[in-house]
Amino acid sequence: MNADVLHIAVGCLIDGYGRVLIARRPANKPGGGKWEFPGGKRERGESIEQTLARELDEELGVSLRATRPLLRFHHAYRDRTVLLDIHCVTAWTGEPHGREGQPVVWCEPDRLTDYDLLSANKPIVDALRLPDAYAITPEPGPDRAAFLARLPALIERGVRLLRLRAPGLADPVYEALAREVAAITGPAGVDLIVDREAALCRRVGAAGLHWPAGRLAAVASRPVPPDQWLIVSCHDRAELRQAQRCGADAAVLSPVRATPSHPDAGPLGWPGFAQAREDVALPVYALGGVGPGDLENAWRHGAQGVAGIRAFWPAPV
Ligand SMILES: Nc1nc2c([nH]c(=O)n2[C@H]2C[C@H](O)[C@@H](COP(=O)(O)OP(=O)(O)OP(=O)(O)O)O2)c(=O)[nH]1
Ligand SMILES: [Mg+2]
Repeated sequence: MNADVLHIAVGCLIDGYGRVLIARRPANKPGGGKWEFPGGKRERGESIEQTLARELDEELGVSLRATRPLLRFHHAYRDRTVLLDIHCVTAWTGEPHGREGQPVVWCEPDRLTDYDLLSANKPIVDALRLPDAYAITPEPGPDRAAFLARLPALIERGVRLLRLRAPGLADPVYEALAREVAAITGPAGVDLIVDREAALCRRVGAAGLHWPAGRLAAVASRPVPPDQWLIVSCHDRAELRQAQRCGADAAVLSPVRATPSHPDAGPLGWPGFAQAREDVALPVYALGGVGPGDLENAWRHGAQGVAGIRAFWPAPV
């Protein structure tokens, strides 16, 4: 690694209510007064896990018990470049407190945007707000009522992010169906992600827009406002980089494995997935022949989580 780059271990402590701990940086440090996730610089001879454990002991007085990787990316500040190596911390001993006198707050992920966080942290906030599964619908088929009747089972199974994918439907038919789906997912707290034109998202009350990387390349700027998700389908590193440049919030990278729906696409495999998403400052879901059983493996290869159709969609009753 370049010696001028500061390698930083960052820990996102997550409590039993799903809240995340943030701390206020002391006024005399770079970014003083801004909020951050606890952590600090790797010292010579340390592994990044050792740095994380040391920093969280020094800054919060806790001992780590369970961690997993969340995101890893470079960020260039005016006077320094950091490599942020961010981990979720889900178990620890000790009561976290600001051991260096810094204020600490437990915050719901959706409220993190209320705080003035360090400017590199936007992708971290997105990764904390997004769930670890992104379900995608199969083609709805002619029986719309039967299709809608399957949604409650999906919600019951804990799906919180759902893309309505229906390439076979004409635009007005898609829009009408999206309204009906939103009427079910919205009250259940599920974020519905729609395809097609950006304005449709607001019209139907969806939470965000899903576009292929190629479509995003054709517009000058991010097609939706900051309060709507923009998730982009990518197949390689160049598309992921481009999605990041165009202001996407998250991406889907496929295919990890060969699938019946895309038999001709060469699978990336997990090492190929990890390589393509490396240093992309976006949460990236793994798609293609994967399901909830692959989650731990997906995390180890740099994924936000898993996406899919078959693995999530309940079988017809
Ligand atoms: N801990 C932490 N650092 C972050 C975050 N986001 C972000 O850009 N950084 C940057 C800011 C700093 O340039 C660097 C962390 O360095 P630091 O000065 O806090 O390091 P440290 O805790 O070892 O502090 P010190 O002993 O040098 O005083 O990483 C974040 O969420 N948490
Ligand atoms: Mg620090």
